[in-house]
Amino acid sequence: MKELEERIRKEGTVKEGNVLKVDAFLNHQCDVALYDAMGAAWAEHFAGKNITKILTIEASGIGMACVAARHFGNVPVVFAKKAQSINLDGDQYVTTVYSFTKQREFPVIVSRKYLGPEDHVLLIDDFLANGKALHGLIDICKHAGATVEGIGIAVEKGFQGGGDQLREEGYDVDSLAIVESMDPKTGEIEFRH
Ligand SMILES: O=P(O)(O)OC[C@H]1O[C@H](OP(=O)(O)OP(=O)(O)O)[C@H](O)[C@@H]1O
Ligand SMILES: O=c1[nH]c(=O)c2nc[nH]c2[nH]1
Repeated sequence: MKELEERIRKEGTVKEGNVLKVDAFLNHQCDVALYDAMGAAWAEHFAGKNITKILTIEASGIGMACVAARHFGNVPVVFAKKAQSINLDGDQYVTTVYSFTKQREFPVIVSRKYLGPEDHVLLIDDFLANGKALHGLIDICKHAGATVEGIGIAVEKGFQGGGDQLREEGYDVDSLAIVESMDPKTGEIEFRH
């Protein structure tokens, strides 16, 4: 998606440790017009699929998943929680995910009330790096007996391999920008086309 690539080039910064910082518009301050264009792009890619629910993971996926839902007939958005809470009751699907930015494992929790075998799910997230978060969400869908119809990602860091592994596993992964390489010294970013 040209618009997203241009924003990354203009406002993104490359940090040591394979970190691309895009918090000016994607995952801290949120550009909702860009989110809307991203939702439209995913809707075009996944047209014809009967999506009944969007599933994402807190925190950064939530905003864009909610805006994207407007392009999928206002289907409910469920976000997996990364901590137990007194606000979580009843039976839950639980798995564990290693967080790329927080560098530790988190429990990933979805209430059984909000995901079941009748659901056809679109997974949405802001970043795809090693694929840990997505594999956690897929695991939750497997526990629920739900069908994963596709995966919509804003920024995939292709060189970390998580996206290609998911494609090899047979998932339809639509990443709107795929960073092929990035250099923290020069700030140069190359995209896959
Ligand atoms: O493909 P992976 O290696 O799993 O990396 C991608 C995940 O990393 C980030 O989550 P993180 O837990 O770092 O934090 P956030 O969502 O709270 O920003 C991002 O939002 C994705 O969920
Ligand atoms: O802001 C972010 N930048 C990244 O490079 C990244 N990788 C996973 N999750 C990420 N979030």
